[in-house]
Amino acid sequence: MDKQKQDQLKKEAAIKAAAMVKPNSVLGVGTGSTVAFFIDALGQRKEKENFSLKHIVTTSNRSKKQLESLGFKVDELADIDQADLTVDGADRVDDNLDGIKGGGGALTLEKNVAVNSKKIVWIVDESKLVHHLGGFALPVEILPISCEQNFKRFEKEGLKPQWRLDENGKRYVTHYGNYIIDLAIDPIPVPDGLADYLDHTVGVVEHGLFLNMCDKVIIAHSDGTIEEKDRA
Ligand SMILES: O=C[C@H](O)[C@H](O)[C@H](O)COP(=O)(O)O
Repeated sequence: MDKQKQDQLKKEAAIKAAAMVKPNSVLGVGTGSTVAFFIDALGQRKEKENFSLKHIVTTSNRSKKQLESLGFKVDELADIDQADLTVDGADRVDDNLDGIKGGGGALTLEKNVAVNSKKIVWIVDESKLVHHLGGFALPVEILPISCEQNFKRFEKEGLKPQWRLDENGKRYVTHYGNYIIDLAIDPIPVPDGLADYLDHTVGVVEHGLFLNMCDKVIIAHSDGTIEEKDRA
């Protein structure tokens, strides 16, 4: 699919999700190119309907800046109890509505907002769909202090680690000053087993396996249909 077509699909899914946001609610806003379309659509609703929200929390400075440029006030996660709804993108979504996230490096804040949300909706174009998780390297945010040991540990485990690099070829540094190791395992044989292993590896801050979290996925298909899939 070419980029123009993919952007069109991302936009359609984003507009659908923006229509679901209830006025005066607490909204979590994710990160990424699909979410950027969602923020635009939210801005249009604000203009047309004079609609406002009780609180907005976001998962990156990129989304924060975009929201603020449209006149939304953005709060910190610590300032709210729970989001009523969080809308985010995803890098891959499987048949169970489990996903890989963190392609844009925002996984830690995204997971923190996600687990503090009553409802999570992901917006994707059809290219993100997989039957079984894989097809996209799994991001792992890692503390610099023990990152070399963890990199070697992942190599020994056959997890095919790769350092994420920035545009200057240096190690990518996250919002929290950590590194990202992308695990190029495809497919991921047992996602919950891998999530458990990473959850118990000292030095791993967070990983991009988002399992049993998403409630609904809005999928824009190239045939023009918009599908809504709910967790069973
Ligand atoms: O860290 C980034 C996030 O997990 C994004 O939501 C994910 O990478 C999808 O981004 P995009 O909508 O740009 O494909």
